[in-house]
Amino acid sequence: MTDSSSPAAGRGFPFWKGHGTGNDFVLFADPDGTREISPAMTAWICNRHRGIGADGLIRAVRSERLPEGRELLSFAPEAEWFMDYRNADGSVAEMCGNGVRVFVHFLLSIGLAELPEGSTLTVGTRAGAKKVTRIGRDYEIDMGPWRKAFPERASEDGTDAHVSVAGSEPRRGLSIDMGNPHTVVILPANSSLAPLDLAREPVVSPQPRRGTNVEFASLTDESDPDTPRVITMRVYERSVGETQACGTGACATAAAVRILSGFQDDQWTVQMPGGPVLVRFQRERGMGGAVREHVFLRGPARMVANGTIDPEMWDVDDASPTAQDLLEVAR
Ligand SMILES: N[C@@H](CCC[C@H](N)C(=O)O)C(=O)O
Repeated sequence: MTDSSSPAAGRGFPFWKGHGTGNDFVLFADPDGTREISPAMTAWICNRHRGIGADGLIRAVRSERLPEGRELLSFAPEAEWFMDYRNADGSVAEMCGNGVRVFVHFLLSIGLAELPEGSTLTVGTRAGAKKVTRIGRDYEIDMGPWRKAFPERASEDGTDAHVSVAGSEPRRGLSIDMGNPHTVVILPANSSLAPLDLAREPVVSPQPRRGTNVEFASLTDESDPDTPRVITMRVYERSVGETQACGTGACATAAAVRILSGFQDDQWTVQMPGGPVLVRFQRERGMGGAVREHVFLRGPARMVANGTIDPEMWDVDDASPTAQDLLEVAR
């Protein structure tokens, strides 16, 4: 087992890089929770020009070492490890679907957990405990129940928001809560998503208080009747920008398509620029006996590299950054 909490060389600090369908993360192990990373440092690490480059930063910490982890342990005592997730701009996010798969793969890769084929590991997140099952080279996560974020706002067609992207008329969207917020815009079937300009953040109205991830999706009719229907999707992630894939976004999109398209299928393929994931819906009995519909997300996770963060980089908070550095961090 790697003693990954101790600096590898001097004050350098070991990190790993991994991705799930092209949604990429810098990961590091901090079992005892002694390496809190500031928002500025996170933004620096995730910066693609001046840092390592990633859509998010993931810290693996024992649940018992974080207040939110201790709370979670009272109803999920098996959740030994907590995924402390930060977006590329340094903000904290409640949940990351691709991140959970990569997080578990990371724990296995560095020997902090074991997960034989077909078995399940529970991990802590700010959106609750998530059960992850290993299936070949894939991981499937029980993401828990999805819900409409603003049912009281629904208009006749079922949508509850307007979304504008640069240079186009506002389109109608549906807000879905997957533990983190999403607004899904469904375009007509077989639409090309390529012309959408996602270089700038889409404007969502009413503006969600905590911000939102925005997905654009289109149902394709190329599906073979024996395989799940295919939805194509692009995403603009809150506090990041356009990414190659978003796991919670894929789940929110499948839920929205199911509501708005009239197709009640329980299984869907969501095809994103970084690759496909499988989303399925299953009714589960909760602790109080109530039956709720859970979403399951299945896809790959890969480790790419590991290395050491230079102490010079680590001291970034004390280093009086230049105006140019601050501009880069803000991006
Ligand atoms: N890429 C993630 C979502 C990461 C968090 C998101 N940007 C947010 O702020 O909610 C995924 O795979 O779910």
